[in-house]
Amino acid sequence: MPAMLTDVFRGHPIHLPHSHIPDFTSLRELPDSYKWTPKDDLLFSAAPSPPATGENIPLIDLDHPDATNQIGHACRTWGAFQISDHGVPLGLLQDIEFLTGSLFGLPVQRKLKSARSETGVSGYGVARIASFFNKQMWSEGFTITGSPLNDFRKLWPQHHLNYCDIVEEYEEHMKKLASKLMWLALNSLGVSEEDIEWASLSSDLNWAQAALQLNHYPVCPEPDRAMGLAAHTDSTLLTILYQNNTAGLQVFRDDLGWVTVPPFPGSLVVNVGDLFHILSNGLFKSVLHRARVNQTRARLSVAFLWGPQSDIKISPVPKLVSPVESPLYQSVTWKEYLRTKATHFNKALSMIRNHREE
Ligand SMILES: C=C1C[C@]23C[C@@]1(O)CC[C@H]2[C@@]12CCC[C@@](C)(C(=O)O1)[C@H]2[C@@H]3C(=O)O
Ligand SMILES: O=C(O)CCC(=O)C(=O)O
Ligand SMILES: [Fe+2]
Repeated sequence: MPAMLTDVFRGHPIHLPHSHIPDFTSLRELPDSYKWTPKDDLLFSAAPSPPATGENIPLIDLDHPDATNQIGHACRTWGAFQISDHGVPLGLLQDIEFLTGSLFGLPVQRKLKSARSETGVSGYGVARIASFFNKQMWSEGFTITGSPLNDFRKLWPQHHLNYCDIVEEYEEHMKKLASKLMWLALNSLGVSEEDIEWASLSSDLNWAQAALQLNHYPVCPEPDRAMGLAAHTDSTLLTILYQNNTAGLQVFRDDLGWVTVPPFPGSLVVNVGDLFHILSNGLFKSVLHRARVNQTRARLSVAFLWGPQSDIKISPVPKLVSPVESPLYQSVTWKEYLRTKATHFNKALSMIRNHREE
């Protein structure tokens, strides 16, 4: 039985100093502990944004004959793109949005019945990265790994089975889509199935696993001073993000600064995560991103965080490594990397980087 994501932090508790989640709707003013200044969000060195150029991550039609190249280009330049014509039914996107809204609309005391434990991955709580910041984030989250049945039964004693069906169907679609996107991106680099033995298509996607992260960014009295989700990269191979019709996601590019990703109805955002950056020997960027908040509209997002089974060693594809240089990164499992990231956050990638001699 392969090690599952659920066990990643067993024996490695993560203490979150700001684990308290208030009833956001009752706060008419932004408490001081939620007021971010630019220096509070500097763990990744993101310079101030130059004037906006209007450039944005590409929107790629997955049915377009040139989709492979467009995806490859987006992964190399932005580490992110949006997709349309992805084959995920609009009704299912609406269902997962409804589920997310309904979950976060429950009374705080009910949500706390399924609070995430210090050694667990699943459940309700603040983002895991909260421990690295002095200020609190204006958001609440719910992480699903494995079956949500036990948690959902506590949240919705009557309707939990319907909600479990939605999650199952959503994950099925996301799993197939994520694998398709990974191969399109790799194909753009001339890498195919024979080059990565653990990811062979014939193995029925059993080499992969995922977490579903539901996020809620409530209406905020002072959005310019608050932070929904602080700047981070995902530890995944790929993350597929659904956002409701409220903008808030921003991606960072060295030459452009923070760029807001506009929500297009029915489209999905795809982020390159740290493991795909490693696998591509640094050719694909793992995108630095964050979520801002809004004064008039609540924002919901659903992130499908996708990676390999916890014990698969990820290392740069040999074909992408120069014959005269060592690979850019040492090999690492997702489990090892998640633990490194949980302890060292923004330093995790450089800790497994092979430093080349000049
Ligand atoms: C598989 C995982 C990726 C994640 C940590 C986790 O164990 C489950 C939650 C994920 C999430 C979602 C919000 C942002 C993030 C950085 C966090 O704090 O929890 C990611 C983690 C990640 O990608 O490292
Ligand atoms: O809400 C968003 O747009 C971003 C969410 C995110 O980055 C995550 O869940 O990892
Ligand atoms: Fe993220």
